[in-house]
Amino acid sequence: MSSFILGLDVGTTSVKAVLVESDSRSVAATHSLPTDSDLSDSSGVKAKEQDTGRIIDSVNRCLDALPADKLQRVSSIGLTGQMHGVVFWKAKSGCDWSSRDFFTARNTSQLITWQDGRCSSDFLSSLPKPDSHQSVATGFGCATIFWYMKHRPEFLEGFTAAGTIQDYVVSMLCGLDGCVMTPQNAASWGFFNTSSNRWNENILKGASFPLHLLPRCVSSGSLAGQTCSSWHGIPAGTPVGAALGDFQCSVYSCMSARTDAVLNISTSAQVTFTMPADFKPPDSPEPSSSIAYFPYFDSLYLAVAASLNGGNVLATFVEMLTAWMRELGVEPTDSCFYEKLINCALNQETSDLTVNPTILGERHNPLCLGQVTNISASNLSLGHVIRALCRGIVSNITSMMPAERLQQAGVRRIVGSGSALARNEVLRQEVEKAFPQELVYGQNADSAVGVAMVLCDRL
Ligand SMILES: Nc1ncnc2c1ncn2[C@@H]1O[C@H](COP(=O)(O)OP(=O)(O)O)[C@@H](O)[C@H]1O
Ligand SMILES: O=C(CO)[C@@H](O)[C@H](O)[C@H](O)[C@H](O)COP(=O)(O)O
Repeated sequence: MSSFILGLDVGTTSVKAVLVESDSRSVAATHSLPTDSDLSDSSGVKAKEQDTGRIIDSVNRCLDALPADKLQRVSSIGLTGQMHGVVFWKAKSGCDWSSRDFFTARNTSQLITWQDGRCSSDFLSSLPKPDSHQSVATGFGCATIFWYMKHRPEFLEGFTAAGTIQDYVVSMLCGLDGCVMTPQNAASWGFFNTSSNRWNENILKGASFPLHLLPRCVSSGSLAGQTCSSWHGIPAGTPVGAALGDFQCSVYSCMSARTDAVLNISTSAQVTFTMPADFKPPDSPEPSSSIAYFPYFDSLYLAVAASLNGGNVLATFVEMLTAWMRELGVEPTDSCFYEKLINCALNQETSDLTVNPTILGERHNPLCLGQVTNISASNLSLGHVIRALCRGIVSNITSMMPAERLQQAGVRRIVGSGSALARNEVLRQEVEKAFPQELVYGQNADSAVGVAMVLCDRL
């Protein structure tokens, strides 16, 4: 009887679960659900938080939708998800297993996500200099913890462990005392040296940082433990991989040659390619560079232009339209908004309207917010606006990772992944116009498949 590997991606917008058949490496079942977990920012500090309880409820509903007979034959579990963010919990009591076959969140904070904007440039420059090639930006776990130390120290006192949302799930599944984290996620928190794979403990200690909240680092592709209880029919004692980063997993799912680059558009967007095996990152951060170097597997690095403005820009546009309609007394039925908007833009092949869609700024240029220019009386239709928005999202990515940079790196082909790209033909058309390289769309190109493949290959 064949066995299956469960891959689970706890994304910013949705949770995706796949079952990969171990021998054939084929996808046997898949399900995805929006988490609807965004919390509105009532604090006025540009907070971007998500409801941890709702995220875990979505994980539970997503797993319930997978075939029960296959879940019983899961031989290992891999977790991936949104990087950079931080959730706090009380070790040993961070969840409730009283429903027996699944857990719900308990005694946790909300998830402060990578989109969080509470750390201003002034605040970030007041932090100690990291011993790392990576700079620290708002929305990075360590920066968020520093922010709480300064503004709400009593908040931190209530918790004994912290991690990304995918680390939290791993920790609860395995009943761990604390949190384990791979370098892929640790690098996304800042104050982590990827050459030594160690936190900057001395620097952090010198700044009175609560060191007990730093997860224990284990290598990418290793196990975190075994499930401490039966979970949606998956037997207790099933091995669980330490959680991985979602962009590394999307790369793993679809990069078949060193001459491939991967363009992923989901809530955010990234273009990435593998650096040569002998690449060593610079000694110190380059905060003004739009390209960062993130650990992949073993000692390999990925060069990545990680844009904060991907599918979320379109989602914000849909939310804005919905809010305007309500203000005008029309109750919108949101379900087919995307389809209609995409169709409008498919009928408008070009537009002279220009949208720079950086509504969240970018890490290398946080103050450069969105702009609409070249507005005329004849380019105001929804078709023009959506066409210009999609072109703007893609132009922003290519400005961060120019086609020539890809050429210099020997990239010959771009593999497209991510559901915002898969579901939006206008975005795909704009991508095809923007890159001179051949463009292919990866089959099963997503992070949930990627993390399952990692377990298949490495455990
Ligand atoms: N019905 C739809 N049609 C086309 N695009 C959509 C639709 N619904 C959501 N999207 C896009 O997909 C994005 C979310 O993609 P998803 O892969 O679920 O994100 P994540 O992996 O970050 O959780 C949204 O920001 C939005 O741009
Ligand atoms: O910011 C980076 C890397 O620095 C992103 O690429 C990273 O994948 C983060 O996890 C994303 O921003 C969140 O991923 P997603 O939910 O948009 O798929």
